[in-house]
Amino acid sequence: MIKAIVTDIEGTTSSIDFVHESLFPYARKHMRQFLRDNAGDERVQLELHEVEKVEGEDLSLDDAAEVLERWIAEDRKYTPLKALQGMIWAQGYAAGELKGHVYPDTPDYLRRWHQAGLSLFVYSSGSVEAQQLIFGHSQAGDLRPLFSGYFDTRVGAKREVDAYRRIAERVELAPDSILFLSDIGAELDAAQAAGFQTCQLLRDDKAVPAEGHRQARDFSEVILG
Ligand SMILES: CSCCC(=O)C(=O)COP(=O)(O)O
Ligand SMILES: [Mg+2]
Repeated sequence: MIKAIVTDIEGTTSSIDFVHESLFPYARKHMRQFLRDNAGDERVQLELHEVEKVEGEDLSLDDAAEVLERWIAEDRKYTPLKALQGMIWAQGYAAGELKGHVYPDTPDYLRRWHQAGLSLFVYSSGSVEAQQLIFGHSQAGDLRPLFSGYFDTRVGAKREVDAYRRIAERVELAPDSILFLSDIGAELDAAQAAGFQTCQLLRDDKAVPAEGHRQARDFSEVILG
């Protein structure tokens, strides 16, 4: 019996276009100035140190901005990039320049599943801060009360089986009582190898169908159990 749902964001609750055509360009546009304005901030300094570790060398602020801009263009899922993007998006949401996209069925089904007693969790490459922002400032209002917790790449990369084992431990549920929703076959394969139930979201014709997983065109087609 399914007791919890863990959902991906991009391509699952929210559109890939919103992430790639609004969020990423916003972070890219503001990265350099954000680093200059916040160079004294401890959280920013910690993440810049992590950027240096990935690059294997000391970086000036402008060099770091260049690296981060390149990582955004390459859609890297590095944890320090994701943390800094979250901080930049926080400013965009607060200024009303960003509004979190969710598919029309997303709020309705999140509410139904929540009311049915399921615990809902998010697992995205976007930082926990970024996840709370997209759902806190969604086009359908503040959806955060529906979620019991959030996981990002600090728990592991989304294509690693161990990440799902850790999530199951953290939520204190048997893996086979958790349903993972994602659009990406490799993420679903990893979750399934950890014992999760899985369902692939095929939101549009750009989605690549994966074998060995249930499939749904939107949340109304997701089968629980
Ligand atoms: C939290 S919204 C931004 C998502 C993001 O930064 C990203 O890279 C997409 O990751 P996902 O794991 O949701 O596909
Ligand atoms: Mg996705």
